[in-house]
Amino acid sequence: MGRPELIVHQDAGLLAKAAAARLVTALVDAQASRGEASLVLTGGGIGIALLRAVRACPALEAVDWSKVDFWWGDERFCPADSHDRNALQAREALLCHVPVDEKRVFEMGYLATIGIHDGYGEPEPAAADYAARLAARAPAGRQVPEFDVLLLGIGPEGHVASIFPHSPAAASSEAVVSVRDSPKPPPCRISFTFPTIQAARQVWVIAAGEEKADAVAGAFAGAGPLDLPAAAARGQDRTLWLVDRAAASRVG
Ligand SMILES: O=C1O[C@H](COP(=O)(O)O)[C@@H](O)[C@H](O)[C@H]1O
Repeated sequence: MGRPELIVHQDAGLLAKAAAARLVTALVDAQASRGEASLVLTGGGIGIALLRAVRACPALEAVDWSKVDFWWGDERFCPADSHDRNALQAREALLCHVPVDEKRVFEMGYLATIGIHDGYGEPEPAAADYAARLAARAPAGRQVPEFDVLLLGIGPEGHVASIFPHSPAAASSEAVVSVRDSPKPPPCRISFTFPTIQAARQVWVIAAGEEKADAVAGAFAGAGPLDLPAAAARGQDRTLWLVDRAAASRVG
């Protein structure tokens, strides 16, 4: 798996712009080699800022957005119209502004069979349904697709997706899990697990701000994944930590 590489930008604004340019290039490359691309989105402040920066990217139209599969690494299990939902924020930031194919937009907590959001009262069947949808797009013999790029924000305590330190999600071998007691609100969530994250060709962890500095430093100092889930963020080919100076300030 890809050894983590640290790339430091001056501030959060430049980080978002540079990561956006990098993402557009990665999607163009994937489409050039396979005719389509597969992208896993994240929520969080810098994750959504990145999508806004993609929308402003001069090369935006170099991507065929109708041939991108969009997945989410985690979701807050909230009503479809809640602004807590990572998917709603991503749609407002980017997906509503580019010609996506809705059949390739895979929201969590969306009941595919009858085409409605919030078809589930509980997160467990929603997690199981998402695992089934991933399996349906996976290569033969695999549980999940080989995502081209999987984006992850990071919490101050080192959570990625909705895998929190010492939580059951951090030890799960399922592809997707429900989370009932997230220490960060809202408490009810759906999340990828480490095996699903590590199936991606490239994993990019994005962090901005001094409050993320301990988590970033811990990951580069060899913390274990139960203490610091971000330490298990690894891609098959490449693992990038795209951070601003403040977030990198305590890396030894
Ligand atoms: O709750 C979540 O938080 C993390 C990090 O968010 P941030 O605002 O501190 O950057 C995010 O990566 C995750 O997708 C989200 O559900």
